[in-house]
This record gives sequence, C-alpha cells and structure tokens, in this order.
Amino acid sequence: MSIKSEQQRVAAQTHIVNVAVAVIHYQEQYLLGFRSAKQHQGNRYEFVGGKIDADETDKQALIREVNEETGINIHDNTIVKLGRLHHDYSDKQVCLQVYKIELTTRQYDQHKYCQYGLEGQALTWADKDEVLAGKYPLPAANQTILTWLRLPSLITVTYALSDFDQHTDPAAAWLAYHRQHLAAQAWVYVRIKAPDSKAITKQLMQLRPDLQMIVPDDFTFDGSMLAESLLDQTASKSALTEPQVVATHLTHGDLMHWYAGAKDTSQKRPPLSSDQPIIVSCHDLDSIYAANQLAAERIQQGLPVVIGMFLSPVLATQTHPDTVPLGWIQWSALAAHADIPVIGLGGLAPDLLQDAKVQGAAAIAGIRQFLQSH
Ligand SMILES: Nc1nc2c([nH]c(=O)n2[C@H]2C[C@H](O)[C@@H](COP(=O)(O)OP(=O)(O)OP(=O)(O)O)O2)c(=O)[nH]1
Repeated sequence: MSIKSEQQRVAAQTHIVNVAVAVIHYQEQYLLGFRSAKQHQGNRYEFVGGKIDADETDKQALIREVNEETGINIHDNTIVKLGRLHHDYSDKQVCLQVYKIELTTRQYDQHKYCQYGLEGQALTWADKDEVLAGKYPLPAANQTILTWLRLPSLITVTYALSDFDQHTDPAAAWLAYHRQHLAAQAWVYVRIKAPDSKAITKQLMQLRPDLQMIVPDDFTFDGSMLAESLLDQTASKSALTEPQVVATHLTHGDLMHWYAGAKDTSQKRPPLSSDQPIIVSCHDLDSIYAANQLAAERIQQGLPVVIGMFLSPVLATQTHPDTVPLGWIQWSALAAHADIPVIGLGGLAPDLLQDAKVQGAAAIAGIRQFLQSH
C-alpha cells in the first residue's frame, strides 16, 4: 500500500482531518490569513491552507488551496517540505502537512498590497521576527511550525579536534581557526569529538557570542567549568549557558538506543530529558522512523520539539572516504518519510542549496565548504 493511501486510511479510521499548510514568504516577510470567528480555531491568524481532498496529493492540495485563497499560483515555485504533525484540539484532530514556499519578487509585488483574500479573509504580511516572537496569535499546533522556521538554510559543522593534531596545541589551533572562519551569526554544530570538548566549546562561546550552537546531548556545563570562567558565578546555570545553545544533538546511535527502549513497553523510556530543542542524525529508514516517533512524543508531552534531522551522507565526503553516499535519488526518497525538517549533509556546498530544496531539503550543512576562506 502506498504511503499516501495508508495515511488516508488511518485518517478515515480516526477522523483526522488532513490539512495542507503553506508557509508563504518573501525574504523575511510571511503571509498570514485570519480565521473568522465562526471557523474552527477562529479569531486567530493562520498560514494559508486547507483540507486535502481524498483524491489529491499534499502538493496538489497546497497549490489548489493557495490559488483559491489568494490567487497566487505556486505551481512553478520550489515547494519545500518542513514536516508533518498531528494535533488533537479535543473537538477536532488534525494532521498538518507543512510546506514552505518562497515567492518570486514578481509574485510578491503583485500581491503585497492585497488586504483581503479571494474568500474575503484578511491577509497580512508580517515580519518573521514578530511571527516567531508570538505577536500574531496562531492555532496551538503552529507552535511547532514556528520552531521549525527558526532553522536557517545553512548550518556549519566544525572540524574534529583530531584534524588539528599536527599543531603543538591542537585545542588552541582549533579555537583560533573556528573563531576566524565561522560566518557571523552562523548556526554551528559543534562536533569536536574529544574528551575536553565541553571546555573548548565554552571557550568558543566566549570568543564568538554571536554564534548559535548545536551541542552534543550530554553537554551540560557543570559548576566547575562555570567557576573557571569569568562569568558571574551567582547567575543560574541555564542563564549562563542557554542563550547560545539553540539545540542539542543526538547521534544516530543514541537515537536508535532510545528507540529500542521506546519500543520495549516493559521498560518504556521517556522522550529524552533534554530541555532544549533536539536535532538528530539519521542514515536510514529505521532511524527516520525513530526520529518521527521521538518528535511526536516530545510534542505530545509539551517538551521542546525536534527541529531537524541531519540525513547523510548525500554525496561522497573527504571526512568519510570509505562510506558509500546515498546519492540524491535515494536521499530524496528517504527524506520524504521524515515528519520534521530534513537537513542534507555530506559532500555539499552552500551553492547547492537550491538543488537540495528541490530534492526535499529544508536546509543543508557541511564542514569545509561552509567555513569562510579568509
Ligand atoms: N489553514 C490552516 N489551518 C490550520 C493551521 N493551523 C491549524 O491548526 N489549522 C487547522 C485549523 C482547522 O481545523 C484545519 C484547517 O481546515 P480548513 O481551514 O480547511 O477548515 P475550516 O476550519 O475552514 O473548515 P471548513 O469551513 O472548510 O469546514 O487545520 C494553519 O496554520 N493554517
């Protein structure tokens, strides 16, 4: 049975309404509709969208709904899948299939002054920062979408400390290199792979307070390390460490370990203790299912969500010369199973972003090509 018909069968049995949601934007401006008081979740803003008919694919529904509600034809735009999420509003269960679409300048210019949609609903172009800050009340399910939207298009992965072994002081050389070559405000997956990773990470945070860091799951900056720092020791641990940590990272192995426990009902594991959003690494279908389950459980339990999945290796890399890459075709087929934004990793460069989006990537990541060469 195809995935699509399986989804429809489950939805029919449990009365889940399948909805196509179009996060339409032009640069940092996001298009919001306003739900009338008489609609379900009325008197709130919404992303354009609506129910997926039984004979439609998600994308067909998306294109139809956007056209019916706004008159914008997105048939030729790149449609990037962000994710899929269930929400139980108690009076109605929905499954939102969420996609992000960037309008062309021409499309935006044609529609930027339209204050009402074709169904009479109010339309607003809103600043991304204000949408993410919660200035526009949206249905509860949209909180997860807002967290997904924080994910940037490009993520830099650091070198391992062992790549600096030829230096007399590898840690100092690692720090000097990354301090200089990471782009301003970059999202960085700090992957040092050494016993003193935490101390080095802490130093990078102090050298580059502009960076947004993804750190290994077991990174809690304990009291002794904080005491060594010059920071105010009376401040709380979280206030000292969290502003720069945007997510914790779970390796493929850790994820599968959690999944094995989660499937074993005799010793069911909670959906992990991290009080941060999570980014996982996946290499195959099993780990994608594990990530989907973790993502769903964390939403159900009101924990910070799983904001993305590194799916690798897309292409051959210098870091893992013996690993057979997935290639775009297999990568794209796997990515379609993910319920969370997928980040392409392995052999990529920033100028491949557009190609990667066409293949289903919400973002791409890498090491050498993502570090600035100055
Ligand atoms: N369009 C849209 N719907 C959303 C969002 N977030 C969210 O929870 N929903 C929910 C609200 C509704 O229950 C459902 C959307 O269905 P809809 O727009 O076709 O339904 P409706 O309430 O207008 O009902 P109807 O008049 O078509 O029967 O999804 C969102 O951002 N956009």
